Amino acid sequence: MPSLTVDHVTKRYRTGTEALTDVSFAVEPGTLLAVVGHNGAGKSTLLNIVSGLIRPTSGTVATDIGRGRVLWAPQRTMVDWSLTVRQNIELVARLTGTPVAAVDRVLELLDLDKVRSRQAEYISGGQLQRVQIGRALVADAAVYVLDEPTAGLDPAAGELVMEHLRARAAAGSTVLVSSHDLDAVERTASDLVLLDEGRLRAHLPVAEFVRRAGATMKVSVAFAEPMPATMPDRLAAALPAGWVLTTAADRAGLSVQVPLATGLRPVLAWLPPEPRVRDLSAEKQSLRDVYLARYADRAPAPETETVTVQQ
Ligand SMILES: Nc1ncnc2c1ncn2[C@@H]1O[C@H](COP(=O)(O)OP(=O)(O)OP(=O)(O)O)[C@@H](O)[C@H]1O
Repeated sequence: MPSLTVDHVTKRYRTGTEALTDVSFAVEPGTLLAVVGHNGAGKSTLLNIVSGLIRPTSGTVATDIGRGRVLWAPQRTMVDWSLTVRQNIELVARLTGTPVAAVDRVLELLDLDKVRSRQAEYISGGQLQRVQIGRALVADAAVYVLDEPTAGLDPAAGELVMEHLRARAAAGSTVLVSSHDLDAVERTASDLVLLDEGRLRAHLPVAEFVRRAGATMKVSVAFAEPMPATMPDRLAAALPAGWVLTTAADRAGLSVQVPLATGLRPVLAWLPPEPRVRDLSAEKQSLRDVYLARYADRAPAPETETVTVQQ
C-alpha cells in the first residue's frame, strides 16, 4: 500500500501562476524518490504541499503512515537564529518526543560537532544547510521531505547526506528529495518524478527512466593488429538496426553505440573472432547525459512524453 498518494494536485498561486497542473503519483514505503526538473518546474511547490506547508488549489495528498509522521527540510532557511546549532536540532527532538541522544548522533553524522555551541547566526551557509537537514532527520519519521538537501554542501557532505537518506529509505521510510544533482540522484534514488512546467512528465525507477529516455552505451575496442581492409564494410553490413559503428582510420579499432538496454553480450557476440581484442571499454550514458540530451530543450510536448509506471 502506498505511504503517500498525490492525487490530481493543481496549485495556482494568488499571482495567477499555475505551479502544478493535475499531478498524480503514489509512493511505496522504502522509496527514495527524487523530484527533478528545471528551475520553476514546481518541485518546491510539490514538496511544500506534501509536507502540509501549503494547500493545493485542487486535488489531495494522502499519507497512509499510521502513527508515523512527516518531517521536512524546506529550501529556504528555517532555523531559529537566536539558538545554537545544538538547540535548533534539540527543539525538534523535544517537539517529537525523541530521546536527546539522537541529537548528538545527528550532530556527529552531519559533522556539526565543532559548531554545536555556536549561534545559528554565526555559522557558514553549508553548516546552516546541515542544521536544517539535522532538524529533519533527528526524529524517526514515516515520510521525510527535503528540498534540495545537498545544495550548498561540499561534495563529501552531499554524499554523506544522500547516503543517510538512502539508509532511512532502506529502513522503510519514504523519502522525497528535490535535487538538481542528477549524478547523486542516479547513485542514490530508487525512483524519480520529473516535473516540467508544473506537469508530471515521468514517474519511474531511475534505471528505467534512463533506459526509456533512449540512453546508449558506447563500446570501444582496440585490436592487437589492424582489421583486414574489407572487414569494416562486412561489419557495417551485419550491423543490427539501431547500432552505430565507427571504425578507426587505421582499422586498429572500432566503436559501436548501442541502446543501453541491449547490454554488452550481443556486442561481444557481434565482434569478429579476429583480429584479437587488445582492449575493450564500455561507457554508459548517465541520467545527467540523457536529461541534458533529451529534456534540456523542453521538447517534445509533455502530453506525449508522460510515462508513468504504477508500482
Ligand atoms: N509563493 C509563490 N507565489 C507565487 N508564485 C510562486 C510562489 N512560489 C513559487 N512560485 C512560482 O511557481 C512556479 C514553480 O515554483 P517552484 O518554486 O515550485 O519551482 P522549483 O521547481 O522548486 O524551482 P527551483 O528549481 O528554482 O527551486 C514558478 O513559476 C515560481 O515562480
